[in-house]
Amino acid sequence: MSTPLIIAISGASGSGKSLFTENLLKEFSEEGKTVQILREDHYYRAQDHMPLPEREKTNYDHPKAFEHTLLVEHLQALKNWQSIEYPHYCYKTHTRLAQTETLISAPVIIIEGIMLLANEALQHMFDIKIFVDTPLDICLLRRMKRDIAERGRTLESVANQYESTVKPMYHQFIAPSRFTADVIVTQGGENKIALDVIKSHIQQSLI
Ligand SMILES: Nc1ncnc2c1ncn2[C@@H]1O[C@H](COP(=O)(O)OP(=O)(O)O)[C@@H](O)[C@H]1O
Ligand SMILES: Nc1ccn([C@@H]2O[C@H](COP(=O)(O)O)[C@@H](O)[C@H]2O)c(=O)n1
Repeated sequence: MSTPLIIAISGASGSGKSLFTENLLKEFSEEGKTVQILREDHYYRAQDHMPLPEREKTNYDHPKAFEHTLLVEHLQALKNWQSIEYPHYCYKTHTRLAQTETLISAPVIIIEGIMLLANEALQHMFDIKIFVDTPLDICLLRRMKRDIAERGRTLESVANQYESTVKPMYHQFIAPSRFTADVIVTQGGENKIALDVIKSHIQQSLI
């Protein structure tokens, strides 16, 4: 049996990584192929030991905010066809949920997240590295709508966080990681040609 193919999808927050991942998953599901999806956000560190006002001050756009060692361990296990205990995360309480989910491996594993290509140990785990490159003003507008609707944030908190950490950390860590990508996707999660090209490359790699 061959090794599972691990595909990383990175880019700024709000660039369309999740949408691109969902669309790629749809393409494979229609063909009856099993694909496993992971999100780097689930590997944000647990902060149960800290009071909520302290958690709100954490810099979530720094690599240290993630437990990347656990993610590397999990990807290695999936590569060896072993299952993992996948953590779950809550953006409203800024910490991990108590329960985990048992995930089994699959021939195609897609992981999406902002810091995936900025970490050397992680980079070595990926067979295909994709960077979704969307102008930052569009990312910010999308993030504002999403964070207010889904992540329990206010307009003011999104704006403050963007100025203090999201934007500077993007320039420090995420933008330079773009150059390690195999494929740069413009026009975000709905780029049909990019989806087709990546899908056919994956199909060929699976033969
Ligand atoms: N091409 C697009 N056109 C319109 N809305 C989009 C597009 N791509 C993403 N969105 C929306 O923008 C928000 C952020 O996109 P998402 O895929 O969650 O970004 P990311 O995972 O990179 O943070 C979501 O609400 C999503 O539905
Ligand atoms: N408690 C948290 C954890 C993360 N964030 C923000 O999420 C962004 C990454 O997720 P995307 O789905 O947008 O890629 C990242 O930029 C963090 O600022 C948060 O606000 N709170």
